Amino acid sequence: AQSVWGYDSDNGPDRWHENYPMAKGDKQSPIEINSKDVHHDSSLAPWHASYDPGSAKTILNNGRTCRVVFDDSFDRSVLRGGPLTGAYRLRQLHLHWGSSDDHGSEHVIDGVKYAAELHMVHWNPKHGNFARALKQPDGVAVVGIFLKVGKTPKPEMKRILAEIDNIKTKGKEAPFQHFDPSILFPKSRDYWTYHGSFTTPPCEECITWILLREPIEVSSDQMAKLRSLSKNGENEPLNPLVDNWRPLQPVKGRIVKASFK
Ligand SMILES: COc1ccc(C[C@@]2(O)NC(=S)NC2=O)c(OC)c1
Ligand SMILES: [Zn+2]
Repeated sequence: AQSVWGYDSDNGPDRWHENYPMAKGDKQSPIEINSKDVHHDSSLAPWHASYDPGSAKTILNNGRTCRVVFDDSFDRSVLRGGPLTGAYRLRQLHLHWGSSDDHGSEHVIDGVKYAAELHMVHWNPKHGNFARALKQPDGVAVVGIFLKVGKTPKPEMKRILAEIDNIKTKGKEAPFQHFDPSILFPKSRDYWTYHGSFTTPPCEECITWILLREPIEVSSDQMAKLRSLSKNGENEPLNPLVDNWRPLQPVKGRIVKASFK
């Protein structure tokens, strides 16, 4: 049977197109952001998140990332403004990280790779449900936040990392309530925006990316905690969950806009 997609040599990003043709599309993510090619767009509005901490539900290890799931059955936690029209519902957040502090992000900024990249995934309820939103160019909006290893780690990451011990192996899930992810936002609201895709299969090209310019700081110990997650299930051979990032994809003429000069 075809091996399920992953990040290993036999099922990694270079082979995803075999089962997911969209992976070879013209609007794939991630991409490199080169400041010299970015267009400052003074018409870009600021973005606003209004999240209800009560919408947080669970945190899980799906063998590919650590994901926090939110109640998106109504406009309870929403993202508005920026390049978006209308309110997009927060569905989940997850991370991508490396095997060491010098790499791990999916997007790369002027050649800089960050230790990790956090994705907050929102969908446009005008399309009825998430499955249908995936098929629309304005279906999904993802806020990307870069994690940089530094001296003054953000206490807010502690909550997510504290749960890691309960979800060490694939399939493990734990309650994760009373959490407002907007505490993870950096001070600056500056962002880049462009049209792209999910960074894993099926690689649907339905995403309006909102990449925050200012990284948040985490400690090296916090990154080590993230790397202590396993791809394997309980009682299976240890397979560390690291390097769950997709390599850069071709820009193919897309324009990246900046909300700042
Ligand atoms: C079918 O719906 C999907 C498929 C994949 C992902 C995950 C991901 O590919 N998308 C981003 S963004 N990063 C990723 O790892 C998803 O995220 C909500 C939704
Ligand atoms: Zn992601």
